[in-house]
Amino acid sequence: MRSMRPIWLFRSARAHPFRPATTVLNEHARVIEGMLHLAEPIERGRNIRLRGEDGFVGDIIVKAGDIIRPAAIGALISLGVEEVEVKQRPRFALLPTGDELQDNCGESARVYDANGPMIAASLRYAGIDGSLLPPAPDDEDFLRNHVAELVAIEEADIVVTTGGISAGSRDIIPRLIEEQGGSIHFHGIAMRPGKPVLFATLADGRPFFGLPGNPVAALVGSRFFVQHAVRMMLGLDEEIGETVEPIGNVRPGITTFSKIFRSNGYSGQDAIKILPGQQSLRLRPLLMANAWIRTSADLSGRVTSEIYQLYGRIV
Ligand SMILES: Nc1nc2c(c(=O)[nH]1)N[C@H]1C(S)=C(S)[C@@H](COP(=O)(O)OP(=O)(O)OC[C@H]3O[C@@H](n4cnc5c(N)ncnc54)[C@H](O)[C@@H]3O)O[C@H]1N2
Ligand code: MOO
Repeated sequence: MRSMRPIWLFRSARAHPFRPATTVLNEHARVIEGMLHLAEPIERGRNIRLRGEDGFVGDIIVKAGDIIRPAAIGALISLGVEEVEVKQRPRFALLPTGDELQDNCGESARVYDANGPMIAASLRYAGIDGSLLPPAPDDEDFLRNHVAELVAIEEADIVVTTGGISAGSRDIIPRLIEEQGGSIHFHGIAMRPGKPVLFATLADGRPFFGLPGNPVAALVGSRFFVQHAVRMMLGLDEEIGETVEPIGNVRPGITTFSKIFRSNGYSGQDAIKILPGQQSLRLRPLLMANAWIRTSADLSGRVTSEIYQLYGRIV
C-alpha cells in the first residue's frame, strides 16, 4: 500500500453526502480476506458527474428562433426549464380538384388522386400536419361549395389546392378564391415544372397556394413554395441550396427543377445524374431520385445551379 492516508469506501457513489474523489466499478473490486483488490488503477474523477457539468449559469440552451427538437426538450428539462414560449407549427388543409379524379384506387378509367396523398405526405414528412380532403369535382357550383368549405376550415393556417389553375374553362380556382375575398399575388411563374402555380392571401390573411394538377409540378410547388411559406411563418431562415457547377435544363429566363441522382463518383468526386423522364406527369423517376437540382438562367445568359433535398424537412 503506497499511501497511509485513510480512505472511505462506499458501495454506491449515488447521491452520497460525501463527494467521492473517484469510483471503481463494482465488477473491478473484490474484498478478499479483508483486503481490497482492484482490477484497474485508481483514476481521480472517474465516473463522477459534477453538478452543472452540462450547463453553466448564463449559458444559452436554446435561443429565440431555434426549433425545439427532441434534444432541446431533454436539455431544457434536465436544467429544470419546464416551459418555453413557442410558435405552433402551421397546419395545412389540402383539396385536390378535378372532375377526372377518383379517391380510391379501383377499376376505373378515371385518374386516381395521386396528388392529395402525395402532397399531404410530403408536407407531413417536412414536419407539418394537416388535413387532406377527398378530391372535389371541378363543376363550377360543386367546386364553389368545396372551396368555401376549404377556406372555412379554421384549424388550417395554410390552405392548398391542386389542379384547376391553368387556362382551361374548368380552371376556375383563381376566380373562386377571389370570390372568397382572397387577393391573388401571383399566378404563373417562369419555372418548370409548376408554371401555373398561384399564391394568394385569403380574406383573413392566411396564405393560399393553388398548385398545378400535374403531379411533379404539384410536388415542386409544395416542396419549394408551401414549405418556404411555412418557414417564413415560423420565422426561420430561407432555405439555401448547395451551389454546384451549373448543370441541367438551361432555358434563358426560366428556372427548372430536375430530378437527379447524386452519388460519389469513382474518383471520389460528386456525380450528378439528371434522370430521364423529367416531364411533370412522370412520378416514377422520383423513386430513383435523391435530390432536386434547381437551374436558373437569367436573360444575360448567367446560369446557376443549386441542389436541394428531395423532400426537405422543416421541423
Ligand atoms: N393553355 C394552357 N394550358 C396549360 C398551361 C398553360 O399555361 N396554358 N399550363 C400547363 C401546365 S405547365 C400545367 S402543370 C397544367 C396545370 O394545369 P391545372 O393545374 O389546371 O391541372 P389540371 O388540368 O387539372 O391537371 C393537369 C394534369 O394532371 C392530372 N391531375 C390533376 N390532378 C391530379 C391528381 N390529384 N392526381 C393525379 N393526377 C392529377 C390531370 O388529370 C391532368 O392530366 O396545365 C397545362 N396546361
Ligand atoms: O407546370 Mo407544368 O408542370 O410543366 O406540366
